[in-house]
Amino acid sequence: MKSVLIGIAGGTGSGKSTFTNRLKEAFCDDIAVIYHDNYYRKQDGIPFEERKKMNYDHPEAFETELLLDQLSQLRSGEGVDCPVYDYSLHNRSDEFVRVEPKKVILVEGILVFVDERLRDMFDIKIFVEADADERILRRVIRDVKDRGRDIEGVVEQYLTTVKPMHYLYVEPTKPLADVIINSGMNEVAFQLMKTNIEKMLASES
Ligand SMILES: Nc1ncnc2c1ncn2[C@@H]1O[C@H](COP(=O)(O)OP(=O)(O)O)[C@@H](O)[C@H]1O
Ligand SMILES: Nc1ccn([C@@H]2O[C@H](COP(=O)(O)O)[C@@H](O)[C@H]2O)c(=O)n1
Repeated sequence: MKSVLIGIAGGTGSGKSTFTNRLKEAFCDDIAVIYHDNYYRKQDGIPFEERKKMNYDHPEAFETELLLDQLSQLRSGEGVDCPVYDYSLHNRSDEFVRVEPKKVILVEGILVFVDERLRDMFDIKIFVEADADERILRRVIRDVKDRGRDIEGVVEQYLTTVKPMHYLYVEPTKPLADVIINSGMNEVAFQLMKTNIEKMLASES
């Protein structure tokens, strides 16, 4: 079985997870999904107050080597134990999630097109686009509701690291994408990808 790897990048709050999760809901266990965020580096020796202030939007914040190894394993037909990240702790949890090899593997994250080795693994590269004001508004609501943050902290983090790193690292990868889609709720883009994945799953190779 030859796996097709699909990379889904875009700024924070653009709707990457929304788009990815809609595809996962449509195909359930027929496809695998990997979130780059789960590969944020382990920070066990660093106190919580320090972890809170770190730059999580720089490529070095991720253990991309581990992701590369695990994607290679999946492509060779082996299952992997993916790490699980805990945003409220700013650290990896002790949990792992078993991911089995599938014909179609989605890999989602703000910076998945930055590392050339990772970028070159993708058969299809999708960039989810949304205006910066909409992204930050969504992020404030999501981070307060789901990631254990307060509004002041989200705003400070956005201005000090998230925004500058977005323009330095995320936005320059947009032209490297095969397809740029306008929001994760885009029905046309969803149907096009769904049809394509159906064909991939039905093909013999
Ligand atoms: N087009 C949209 N309109 C309104 N809310 C949206 C839209 N896309 C995403 N959201 C919401 O915004 C938040 C961030 O979206 P998410 O998909 O998690 O973004 P990302 O994974 O790119 O950071 C989520 O709460 C999601 O439900
Ligand atoms: N401890 C952490 C780790 C990451 N973040 C932020 O998550 C963003 C990426 O996730 P999206 O779902 O928004 O794409 C990224 O911008 C990091 O700033 C965090 O806040 N805390």
